[in-house]
Amino acid sequence: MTEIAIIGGGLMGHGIALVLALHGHAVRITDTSTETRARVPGLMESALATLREAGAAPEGWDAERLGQAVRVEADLDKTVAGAGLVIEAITENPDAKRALFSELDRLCPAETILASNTSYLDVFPLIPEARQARALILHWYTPPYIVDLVDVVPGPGTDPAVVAAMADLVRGLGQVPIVLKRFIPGYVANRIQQAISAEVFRLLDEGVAAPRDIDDAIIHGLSLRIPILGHLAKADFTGLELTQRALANGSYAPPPPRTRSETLDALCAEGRIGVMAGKGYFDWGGRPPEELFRERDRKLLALKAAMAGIGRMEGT
Ligand SMILES: NC(=O)c1ccc[n+]([C@@H]2O[C@H](COP(=O)([O-])OP(=O)(O)OC[C@H]3O[C@@H](n4cnc5c(N)ncnc54)[C@H](O)[C@@H]3O)[C@@H](O)[C@H]2O)c1
Ligand SMILES: O=C(O)[C@@H](O)[C@@H](O)[C@H](O)[C@@H](O)CO
Repeated sequence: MTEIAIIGGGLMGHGIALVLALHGHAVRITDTSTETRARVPGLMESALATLREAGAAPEGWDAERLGQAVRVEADLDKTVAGAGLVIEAITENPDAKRALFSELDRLCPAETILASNTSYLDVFPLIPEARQARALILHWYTPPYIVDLVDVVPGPGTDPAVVAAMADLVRGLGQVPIVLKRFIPGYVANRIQQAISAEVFRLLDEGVAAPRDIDDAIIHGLSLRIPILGHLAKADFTGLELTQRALANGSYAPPPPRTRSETLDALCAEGRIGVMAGKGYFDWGGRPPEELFRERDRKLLALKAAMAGIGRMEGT
C-alpha cells in the first residue's frame, strides 16, 4: 500500500483515485475548484456502483469504505503530507503545471515520486532539476478504472528503479503499463488518436460527412477488428503487398497540420463542450453526466468482458 496524493479532481483525477483506492492504496485528492471537490465523492460512488453491478469491483467495496479510502482535501499541503507518490492531473496548461510542480517541490520531501498524467506536454522542463530522478509521466485513459492501458514515461533524468517501481504499481492495479524509452508527445495510443482526430476534423470542417456518419464508420468499420487484431496483425490479413502498393500510390494525403477546427471552435463558442455540458458533437438530451458515465461504463464493461472471453489472435 502506498499513500498517494492526486492533484486535480476533474474527469481524470476522480477516476484515477477510484482505481488506486480499489487496489488498496490510501488516496488523498484535491482541486482548486470547490465545486469539483464537492463532485468527486458522488462521481466515484456512481462509478463504483457500475463496477459492482458488472462484477468488476474487488470484493467488499461500498460507498462507505470508498469514503474512508479516498480523502478529499481543500489544501495542497494536507493532500501531499506523507504521500510517497503525487500524481498531477490538473488542466493541460504548461504554466499551471510548472507552478504546481514548484509548489510540490517546496512541500514534498526529496524521496517523493512526482508523476504527471499529461496527455501531450513534455512536463520534464516544468519540473525542478533536483526532482528529475524521481519524476515521470503516468498517463491513464478515460475512464481510468476501466481502460487498462497506462503509459509510463521517463524523463531524461528519471531513475530506472522509479520507472520499474511505477510499472509494478500499475500491474498491481490489474492494468497494463507500456514503458516508453523516452518522452514523445501523445505516447503511442494518443498519437494514433490524434491522427484520427486530424482526419475527422477535416471531414467535418469540409462538410464531407456528418458526426453520426463518421462515428458509424468508426463503430461499424474500424472497431470490430481492433480488439482482436490491433493494427499490424490486421495488415497481415489485408496482405502486406497491397499495404505497400497503397502507400506507394500516394493517392491518400494526410491532412496538413492545423491548430484549429472551425466545427470544434463553433461548438465550444456555443458552450457545447461535451458531456459535462450535456451537449457536444451530439445532444445528450439533458441527461446529467453521472447518468451518461453510467451508461458508457456499463457498455464498456460488457465489451471488456466479451473481449477477455474472445482474446486476441494467437501468436500476436
Ligand atoms: N480527459 C481525458 O480524457 C484525459 C485522458 C488522459 C489524460 N488527460 C490529462 O489529464 C489532465 C487532467 O485532465 P482532465 O480531463 O481531468 O481535466 P479537467 O478539466 O476535467 O480537470 C482538471 C482539474 O484541475 C483543476 N486544477 C487546475 N489547476 C489546479 C491546481 N493548481 N491545483 C489543483 N487543481 C487544479 C481544475 O479545477 C479541474 O477540476 C490533463 O493533463 C489532461 O491532458 C485527460
Ligand atoms: O483517450 C483518452 O482517454 C485520452 O488520452 C484522450 O482523451 C486525450 O486526453 C486526448 O486525446 C485529448 O485530445
